[in-house]
Amino acid sequence: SEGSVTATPIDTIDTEYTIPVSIGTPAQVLQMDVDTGSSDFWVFSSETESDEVNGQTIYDPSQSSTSKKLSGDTYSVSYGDGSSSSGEVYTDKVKIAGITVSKQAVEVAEQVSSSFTSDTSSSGLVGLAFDSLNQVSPSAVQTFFGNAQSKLDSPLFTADLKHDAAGSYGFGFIDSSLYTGSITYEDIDSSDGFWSWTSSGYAIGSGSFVSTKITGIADTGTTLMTMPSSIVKAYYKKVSGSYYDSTAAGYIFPCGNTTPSFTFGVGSLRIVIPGSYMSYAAADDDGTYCYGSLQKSSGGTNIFGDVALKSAFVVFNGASSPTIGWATK
Ligand SMILES: CC[C@H](C)[C@H](NC(=O)C[C@H](O)[C@H](CC1CCCCC1)NC(=O)CCNC(=O)[C@H](Cc1ccccc1)NC(=O)N1CCC(N)CC1)C(=O)NCc1cnc(C)nc1N
Repeated sequence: SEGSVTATPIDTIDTEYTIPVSIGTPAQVLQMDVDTGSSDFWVFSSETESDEVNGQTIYDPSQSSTSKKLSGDTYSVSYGDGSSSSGEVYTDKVKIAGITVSKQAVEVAEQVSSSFTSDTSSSGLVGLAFDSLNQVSPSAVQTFFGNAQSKLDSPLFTADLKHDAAGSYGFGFIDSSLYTGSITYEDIDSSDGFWSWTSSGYAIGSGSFVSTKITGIADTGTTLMTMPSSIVKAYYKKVSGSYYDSTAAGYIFPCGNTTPSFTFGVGSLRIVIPGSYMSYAAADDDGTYCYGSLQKSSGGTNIFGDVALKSAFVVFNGASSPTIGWATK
């Protein structure tokens, strides 16, 4: 089988992208954040502390004739931005992009941290990293992609994210109308559970391409992009008035100042992130300073987040030797 589903940015600055997900019988439809940087499928639910629910749609397993409690199973997951969620586990029918997994593990939140409560646009996460990162105990469960893979025409999903416009995720097929030229594939090292790959280098604005290996993860759940500090420093040298602000915990600059494009290499292919994508949002209340979309990596993990992904068409190929494909669009 194969299908695609619309990916909608939750705001005009593409902080996050959500898709509609049907859970249970009759279907309960939740808007969920697709996250290739984690591997738990969890939802706001009838079990979530009521003071932690703020407008999100909740999944109520007791209203579904196909739900089944996985007694004794619990989950607890924490994320790079310090947010977290924990609760119990059911299985139920889950449909995404017209593809149905009859017994998907649905992790139902009992607790969510404040940033989830305040994110009214998302009622849960669809983790699409590798199963090894799943946080259900005592035994891990599979992601939606892990469960669906065997019934997909091809064991892959694609991301066509857009700036301030509806894009799509595809499952089981590649829609050649969504990209230009050909797709360049790189090997994935999934040993850490992430979609980790190595870029061939970068360029800043109209500057010459610097050939250097940059290993990072393709993460739809991360808004921005993080690179080694030497590259980030070189970038902000080209942004007048920019500096590293410890309060903002990142590089900021006067909002009107020009931000050059940022190019990254996929083998001999070049993906250009337009300069307009390189300014993220106002860094302060009076909006004089803006927060850059490129920030320095912490803990050695470089992240090709939404800023990079929305500049390309991306294939997440889950074959036995996984690869990632990038194309211009
Ligand atoms: C099994 C866990 C799993 C692998 C986990 N994976 C991740 O954290 C990466 C994953 O892609 C998560 C998925 C997010 C989590 C928050 C909700 C939206 C999805 N990404 C991140 O945490 C990257 C940093 N966060 C982000 O990029 C969030 C995403 C977001 C979007 C909308 C609303 C709220 C948050 N954006 C912001 O924080 N923004 C506000 C600040 C602004 N400057 C940029 C936008 C992990 O590494 N956890 C280990 C971990 C735990 N604790 C910490 C502190 N660091 C960690 N790395």
